[in-house]
Amino acid sequence: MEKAIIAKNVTKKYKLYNGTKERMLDLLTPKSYGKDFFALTDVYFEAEKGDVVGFIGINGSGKSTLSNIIAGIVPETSGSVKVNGQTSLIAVASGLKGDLTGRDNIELKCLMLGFNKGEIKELEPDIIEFSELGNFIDQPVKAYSSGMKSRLGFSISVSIDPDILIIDEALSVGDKAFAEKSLNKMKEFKKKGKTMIFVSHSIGQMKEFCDKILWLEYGMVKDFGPVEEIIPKYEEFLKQFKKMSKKEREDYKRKSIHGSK
Ligand SMILES: Nc1ncnc2c1ncn2[C@@H]1O[C@H](COP(=O)(O)OP(=O)(O)OP(=O)(O)O)[C@@H](O)[C@H]1O
Repeated sequence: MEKAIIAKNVTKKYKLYNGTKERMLDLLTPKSYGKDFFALTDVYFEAEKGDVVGFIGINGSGKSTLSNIIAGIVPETSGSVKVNGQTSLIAVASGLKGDLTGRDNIELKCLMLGFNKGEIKELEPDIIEFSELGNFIDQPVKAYSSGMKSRLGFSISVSIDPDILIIDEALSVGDKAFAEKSLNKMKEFKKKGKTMIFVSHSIGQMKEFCDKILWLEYGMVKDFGPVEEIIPKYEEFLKQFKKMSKKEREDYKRKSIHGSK
């Protein structure tokens, strides 16, 4: 089987500052101020061509950070991510430029992906139609609601027909009808044998779409395997986690990251 994504020992370190003054001082004397924070630690997983891999985990577990690294938007601190093909990320804040209109954003994103003007003119009507934005397509994106931005991002990403589609929570902000249309589009992608990364808090959507699940917890891999094996374990974990008091959650977190950097 041909590999589409190979992630090995992926670590992402951020610096957390105690206020603006500390941040400024760190700019002047790098590495002297701020506290290291590991959003991802030694994360590994592989996707074969045609796999749909779901990323699950509680808030702040590192799903978006990993998606952004795979999409090439954020660099990893160490480790490596090999991606075989062109990726396209759809996220609620998916790099749209607020001062540009929807139409200009379509052109910009397509140009950045290497399409020429003629190809863009051909793609544009489909993108606009799928987005259902109507006249708003000629308004600046900063005037859009988060659902409208997500529609535009989704429409661009699916229309350019990437090899690897990364969908990060983009379906959670739109209305139900658009989400359904988008899910159908994703089913078409799956049928075509495209590789997809799907980030969602919806267990139902995970079960419906994914072949494999990467379960992240506090930036580390808790489990990785077939959807039918991982989802029941995650559901059981969520049940227990919801019952925990604040202190029990803190103890659990401390125990989970004990031994990591
Ligand atoms: N630019 C940044 N600077 C500092 N910390 C960051 C930055 N981006 C993300 N983080 C931290 O990294 C951790 C992982 O964030 P991430 O958004 O990847 O989690 P997530 O699993 O996608 O969360 P959610 O389910 O809430 O969307 C969080 O603690 C977050 O605060």
